[in-house]
Amino acid sequence: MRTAYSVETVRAAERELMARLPEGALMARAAAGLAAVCAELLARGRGRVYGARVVLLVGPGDNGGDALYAGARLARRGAGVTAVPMDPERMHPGGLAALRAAGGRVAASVPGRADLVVDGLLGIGGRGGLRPAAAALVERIPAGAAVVAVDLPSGVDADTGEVAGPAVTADVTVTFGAYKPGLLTDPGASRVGAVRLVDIGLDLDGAAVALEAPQHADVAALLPVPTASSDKYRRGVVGVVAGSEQYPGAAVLAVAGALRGGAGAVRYVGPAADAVLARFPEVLVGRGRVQAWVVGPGLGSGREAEVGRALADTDVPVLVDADGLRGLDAGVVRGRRAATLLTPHAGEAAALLGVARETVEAGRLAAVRELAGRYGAAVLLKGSTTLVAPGGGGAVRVNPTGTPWLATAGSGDVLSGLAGALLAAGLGGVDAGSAAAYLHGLAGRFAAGGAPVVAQEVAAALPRAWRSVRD
Ligand SMILES: NC(=O)C1=CN([C@@H]2O[C@H](COP(=O)(O)OP(=O)(O)OC[C@H]3O[C@@H](n4cnc5c(N)ncnc54)[C@H](O)[C@@H]3O)[C@@H](O)[C@H]2O)[C@@H](O)CC1
Ligand SMILES: Nc1ncnc2c1ncn2[C@@H]1O[C@H](COP(=O)(O)OP(=O)(O)O)[C@@H](O)[C@H]1O
Ligand SMILES: [K+]
Repeated sequence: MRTAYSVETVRAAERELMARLPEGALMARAAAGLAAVCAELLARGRGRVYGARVVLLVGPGDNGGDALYAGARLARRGAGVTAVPMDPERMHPGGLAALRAAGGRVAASVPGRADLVVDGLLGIGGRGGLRPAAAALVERIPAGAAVVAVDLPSGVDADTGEVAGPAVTADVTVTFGAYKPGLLTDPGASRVGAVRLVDIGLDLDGAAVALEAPQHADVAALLPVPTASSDKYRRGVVGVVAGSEQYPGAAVLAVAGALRGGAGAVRYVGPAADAVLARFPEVLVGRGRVQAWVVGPGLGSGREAEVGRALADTDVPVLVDADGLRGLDAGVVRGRRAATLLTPHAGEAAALLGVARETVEAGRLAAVRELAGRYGAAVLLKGSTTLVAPGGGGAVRVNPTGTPWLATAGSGDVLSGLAGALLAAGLGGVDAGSAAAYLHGLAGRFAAGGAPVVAQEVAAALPRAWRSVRD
């Protein structure tokens, strides 16, 4: 798991460490790590550090201090380093002295050309959108310069990934001590480029994890694999209540996801049985015993009774998606004993929360936490950097795989079938949702390969995703 911690947690760990170290030691570690990454980028881009034009955007706090000390290191290696302050009266004094002593200079405006720009405007102390003085510097970052963000791109909220107004878009973000949630969650995550974590000695063992991103091994450990004693019932039968005369394809795609999700059998309930059987003769049709229900994809309107019937089966895990989410009763969901997993996209989440879609998209972490709290259920919020929040509070999972090519009709139906199969195999709501999002994202990448992809191809690529995770 790649784990991210809140600013409050990081600050507490920093205080504890600083109390045991000589003054300035932590910043020296941070600056050394930052300078090393900058030097590596310059060496890769132009062969050497000597003679490179480096511009430091310097904020009033310690983030600016890191940039100044790193700039001093680069200046000692022969780079021409220019610091441009957000506020000339407020620059880290030690950092400024170090830069000057190394031959660096201070300028009032951003030079028109640079090989490398170091964004040291705001770090974890940044609040709200960039103020005009900071925004004006960001706007003048010269085209063609590599941009390295110090700790996080300025303008991105460290705890939430929210971006209010202008923000830096980095090629590389050098972050200190621990990942912050905003580096892994969109819209912030799209601004960070490659993230390099510099160890400054923080001890976060036992600290509360705010956000975690599963990796191959975490997902491999969750995926059910049949053994000699398995039979189709033990592997899990997933019931799919999906599709309508208007949207028969949703049923086919949800079933495709469920079959590729390792279900022992898939049972289909609804008016699209002919379409489902034509494509998948393996499917059982009609009600019967299942180990999990998937309800909602392509149901259309007026099918609330069928959603209610699945939810009333309180001992069987239920995934509710798409049309099944309309008017979903929080009391009913809260009263269930088995896992419930809700899988809205931003529009559906907005309808459940009674806010605008833009509000959900701008504050994805807050939205998914709020929904999970209200419904007391696991909630998977689809979209770029899909999030999965547990009903009882605690660490949210963020999906690191995926591609914008997945934004295609029906790909969400494949995801719900897949997650339903994992619920039927016995995974909890958060595990089923996050493992499904991971596989679905990989399958999307494999199927797309840089070109448009359709939902059926995502389902067809799931075995390859599964194998790549288990390798
Ligand atoms: N605390 C520590 O032990 C360490 C901190 N380090 C660095 O220190 C940073 C945190 O430093 P600070 O706490 O000084 O905070 P920052 O340097 O992130 O920013 C705080 C300053 O920015 C101003 N500011 C806040 N929001 C603004 C906005 N929207 N527009 C314009 N100005 C704004 C504030 O008035 C304040 O003066 C970390 O991100 C990291 O880069 C590292 O040196 C490692 C060690
Ligand atoms: N910009 C994006 N980047 C990455 N993945 C995305 C993006 N937009 C949508 N997706 C993914 O595509 C799928 C679309 O699902 P959904 O919105 O339910 O579509 P549908 O209802 O047509 O199946 C989800 O898995 C979602 O996470
Ligand atoms: K920064």
